[in-house]
Amino acid sequence: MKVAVIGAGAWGSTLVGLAKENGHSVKVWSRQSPHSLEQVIDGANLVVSAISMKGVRSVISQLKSLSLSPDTIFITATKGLDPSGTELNLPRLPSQLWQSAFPTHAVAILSGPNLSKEIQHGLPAASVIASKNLEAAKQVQVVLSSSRFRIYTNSDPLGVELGGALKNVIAIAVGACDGLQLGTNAKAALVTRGLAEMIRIGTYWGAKAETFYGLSGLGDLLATCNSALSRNYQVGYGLAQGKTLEEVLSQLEGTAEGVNTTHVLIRLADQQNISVPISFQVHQLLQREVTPQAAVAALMLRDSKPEV
Ligand SMILES: NC(=O)C1=CN([C@@H]2O[C@H](COP(=O)(O)OP(=O)(O)OC[C@H]3O[C@@H](n4cnc5c(N)ncnc54)[C@H](O)[C@@H]3O)[C@@H](O)[C@H]2O)C=CC1
Ligand SMILES: O=C(CO)COP(=O)(O)O
Repeated sequence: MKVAVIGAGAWGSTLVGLAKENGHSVKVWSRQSPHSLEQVIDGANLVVSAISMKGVRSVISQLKSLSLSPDTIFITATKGLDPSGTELNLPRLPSQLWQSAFPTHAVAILSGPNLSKEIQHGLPAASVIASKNLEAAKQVQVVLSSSRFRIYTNSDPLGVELGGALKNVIAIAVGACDGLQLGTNAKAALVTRGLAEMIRIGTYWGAKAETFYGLSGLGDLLATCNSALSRNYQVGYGLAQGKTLEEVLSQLEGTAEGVNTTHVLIRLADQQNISVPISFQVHQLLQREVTPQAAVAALMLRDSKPEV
């Protein structure tokens, strides 16, 4: 197979390594690349996008002017939300941007508990490939699966993609919880109630609740909330230590998508009156409208309610 990887950051480079190990012919493109985008995608069976959310639109517009085989499958690995709204006032997901630019191509989403550094060190991991086109998902599963990267297919692409994007917001909250040394009980409560928020948003959007209990939901939430390797976790941790967001981001290795995702999510939750109290406190924290300690107090002192 010919695989073109767009984006040579932490995740893109890791995916290049996985595809090469499986014996595929792999070309990679980034803004610094000596090769043109046209050379890199020439003859590609799979085009894997591992760019951060802010770059997706511009890469798509560059790709649109190039010729591709009609069988080329797009795989998006970006975990973010595009702020532009759809006709239903919902933010757009990366796969929706790809699909509307390439309506006749299959688009699949790769998402799961996949901290790139661990995979680069050769540790085993599992992930999910989801698409409306199940045959395309199965093809990608075969191409990228290996003894150290186990891929499951899933037929709820919306739920899979939302899980990867929304868990980043909760990871910021959990990073702050650990930064304040609030203990294991508090962390368990945040992760569990955070998952409830992800499901509330996801089902409003039209995703299946059960998808959020899988690898791309709970699985990724656990990985991201339990690892100092997560950039989103590091953002929350740094804020709890009294650093400003600008300081934290300048010291960060790579992208923390949760910062932008929080803003997009809160706009939707406000418009549609969806209760997301943890995400709301993360938003306030990022805006410096609340201290980490006051955010904890606000969550603990909410009106009493049933769990479900
Ligand atoms: N690092 C990880 O463990 C994982 C990351 N992801 C997701 O993959 C995406 C990329 O993450 P990382 O590789 O970690 O981030 P990174 O910050 O290391 O790399 C981002 C990449 O996007 C490119 N990019 C950004 N803006 C661009 C633009 N305007 N035009 C062209 N290229 C642009 C950068 O040049 C770079 O190649 C994010 O959405 C992230 O949530 C998903 C799974 C695991
Ligand atoms: O998505 C990830 C792991 O699955 C990476 O998380 P961070 O973007 O927070 O580093």
